[in-house]
Amino acid sequence: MYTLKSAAQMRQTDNTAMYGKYSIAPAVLMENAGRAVAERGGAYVGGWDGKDVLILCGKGNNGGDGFVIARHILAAGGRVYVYSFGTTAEYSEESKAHLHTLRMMCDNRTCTLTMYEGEKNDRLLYKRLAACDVLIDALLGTGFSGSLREPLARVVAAVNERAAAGGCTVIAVDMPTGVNTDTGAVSDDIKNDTSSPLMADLTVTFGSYKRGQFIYPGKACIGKLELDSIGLPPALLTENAEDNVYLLCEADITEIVTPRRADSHKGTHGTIGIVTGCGDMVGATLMTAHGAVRSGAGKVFLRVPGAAAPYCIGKEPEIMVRPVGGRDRLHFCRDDAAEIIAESKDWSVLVMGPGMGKDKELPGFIEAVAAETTCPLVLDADALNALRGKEADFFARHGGRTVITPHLLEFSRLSGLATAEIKTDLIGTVMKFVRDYAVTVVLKGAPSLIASAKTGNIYVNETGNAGMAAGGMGDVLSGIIAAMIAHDGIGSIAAAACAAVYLHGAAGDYCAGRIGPYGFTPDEVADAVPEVLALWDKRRPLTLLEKPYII
Ligand SMILES: NC(=O)C1=CN([C@@H]2O[C@H](COP(=O)(O)OP(=O)(O)OC[C@H]3O[C@@H](n4cnc5c(N)ncnc54)[C@H](O)[C@@H]3O)[C@@H](O)[C@H]2O)[C@@H](O)CC1
Ligand SMILES: Nc1ncnc2c1ncn2[C@@H]1O[C@H](COP(=O)(O)OP(=O)(O)O)[C@@H](O)[C@H]1O
Ligand SMILES: [K+]
Repeated sequence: MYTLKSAAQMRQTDNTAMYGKYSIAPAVLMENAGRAVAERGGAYVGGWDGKDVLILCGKGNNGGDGFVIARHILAAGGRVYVYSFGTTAEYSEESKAHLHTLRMMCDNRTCTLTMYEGEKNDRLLYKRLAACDVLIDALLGTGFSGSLREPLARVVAAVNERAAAGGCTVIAVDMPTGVNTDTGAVSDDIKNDTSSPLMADLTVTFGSYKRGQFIYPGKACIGKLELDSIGLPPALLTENAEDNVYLLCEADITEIVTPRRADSHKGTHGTIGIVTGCGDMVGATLMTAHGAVRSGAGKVFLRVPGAAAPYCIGKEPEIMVRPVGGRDRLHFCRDDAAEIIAESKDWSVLVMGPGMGKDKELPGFIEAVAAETTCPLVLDADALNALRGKEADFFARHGGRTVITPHLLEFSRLSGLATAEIKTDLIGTVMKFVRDYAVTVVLKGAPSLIASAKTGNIYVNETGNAGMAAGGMGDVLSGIIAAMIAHDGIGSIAAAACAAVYLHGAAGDYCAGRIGPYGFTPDEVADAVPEVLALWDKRRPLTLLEKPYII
């Protein structure tokens, strides 16, 4: 699991490294950062020898890194043209020191340094830009906020234009200029701001990955992302109590989704109750059940309104379907609750929501069922919409054992915030929602976020692809979440939600690889789950018992 830091957390880490017990000299840290970019960038572009490199340096420490980078590229045989957008007086002491050294190396042949003073420098700058092989973006890093201001906005636009025409390779230092480290936003005024962030081919980031590198639109600006420790103490990077946002990795998931015990039985793998559907709309219902079956649920019970039952029975023989109400019953109503509550005593988890419709009786039914059942709840789609206006009370009572799986629009209805507002700070908004309501949230999208009710931690999931932007994919996910909650020894509801979201996306990636980038179906994603689990098992280190030759 990787930590995703905010700008403030990264600043705190750097400060502890420099001014706390480690006492790393600031100029040394900057030297390490600049050298890391020169080395990794050199490997990316096939060496610096003979290359013309334009280095744009802002007035903060990101710019200071640029001065160091110039020196190392020069030493590796490149020609460097450095533009500084700060004055000497503005720079930090360490940036000043590196600027001084660079100045001493200038020969106006292999190394030039221009202190940018305004439009009068533009002509030569754009000429250099048109001729360079590589552009290094050391304008703004973790210090960027708001909207890109002039003259940087027009310089960045010119860089993007040249790079889009295939003219040069663009390497960003720490963050591409114009991407907010905390949110991935590229402006705080998307309505009026016409500036664009810098589009990098490679970003070399320092110490820790940053949140904004994984959230759109910033994520689209990063290119290939490489992480360099720049010599920061590992303990400082991994043991920070302030950390609360993480990136999920396969190793985290395979640690919790462990292989089945050989002596397990169907009871070991959970009994899942799916109470959903309406009228003759059973697609969502069946896809949810299919997701649960394919993820290894021990037993799956499906309860649908009477009218829906004929369309479900026999579709998948392993799913135990029973109608609620007579043949003409289109929806669940308040009076059905007692029957479901009685049955749920044998269930490990209960899913409600997909394809349930919008009947006025639905909220009363869902509330009554939730009030009396004791098992964990997975609520999606129509069950979430039914809670509108009552969510505070509902989550206060049942939030601790509930996972909700809204997509952006459903989350907007629940939170009362406009989708555009949520998107300006996806992580921050979900973090606040979970603090306020103490319910585990799976905010579906690209990427999906999982927020733990218990710890308030946010987990970012990177598996999945745009081929999954199709109706029914979320229904399959609800079934997978239920199966993971029921999985033997999974730990917590949030851990199950993380495992399910990762597995669902990995199954989608498997389909994209085998079938094509889009057009695969939710059922095919569900069918790929066992194949992904099998792949994980193959990659898993063998346990002692599985290595008989050792014993
Ligand atoms: N000790 C440290 O803190 C280290 C920092 N390092 C580098 O330093 C960077 C952070 O340095 P800083 O905190 O100085 O920040 P930056 O260098 O990223 O930017 C700060 C400057 O950007 C300007 N700015 C902010 N928003 C702007 C906007 N919308 N339009 C135009 N200008 C804007 C600010 O006025 C300020 O002058 C990191 O990203 C990394 O590259 C590395 O050298 C490693 C060590
Ligand atoms: N571009 C994408 N990249 C990754 N995952 C995606 C993408 N688009 C959709 N998904 C995933 O597919 C699922 C879609 O769910 P949802 O919108 O609820 O669909 P439905 O309600 O039709 O079942 C979510 O898990 C989401 O994260
Ligand atoms: K940068």
